[in-house]
Amino acid sequence: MRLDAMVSVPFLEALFARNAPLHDGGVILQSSRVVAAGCLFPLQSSDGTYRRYGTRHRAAIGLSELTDAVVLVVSEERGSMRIALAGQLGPDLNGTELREQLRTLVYDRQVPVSRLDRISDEAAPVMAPEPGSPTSTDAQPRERA
Ligand SMILES: Nc1ncnc2c1ncn2[C@@H]1O[C@H](COP(=O)(O)OP(=O)(O)OP(=O)(O)O)[C@@H](O)[C@H]1O
Repeated sequence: MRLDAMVSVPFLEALFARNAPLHDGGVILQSSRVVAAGCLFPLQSSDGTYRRYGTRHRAAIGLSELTDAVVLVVSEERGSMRIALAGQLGPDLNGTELREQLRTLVYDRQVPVSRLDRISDEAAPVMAPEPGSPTSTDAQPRERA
């Protein structure tokens, strides 16, 4: 579902609260705005490398394969925080490491737009909101997650 809200800890906690309507799926951030939630991302292509991971992690890897998004995946079971980038899943990070990596990857990086342009047609059907949703006509699957 398309949103436009300032990102904050309470807002993210509310989105992912158990039984919240947008609890399932991923959130897309663009700069300091939450631009979409409840997004279904394409699963990682099944070459066997990440077979032992569940669908949350494989969706994070899949999205990072297809776009230049910096994908943060937090395990509900273990609480671990990892970054998926360019089809690779990184190691568990503590809070300090995560902040440092996000700063480097998101703020210091020049984003090559060519990958976004190439993938927009493939990603759109997977990430589009429900038909009939008031926001279904302006879904933008290209944002950084
Ligand atoms: N294609 C997808 N895109 C975005 N999110 C997804 C997708 N598939 C599953 N999820 C999310 O992952 C949740 C299921 O996680 P699952 O336990 O299968 O994965 P996991 O990688 O083992 O994660 P965890 O360590 O949190 O258990 C779903 O409830 C949903 O929120």
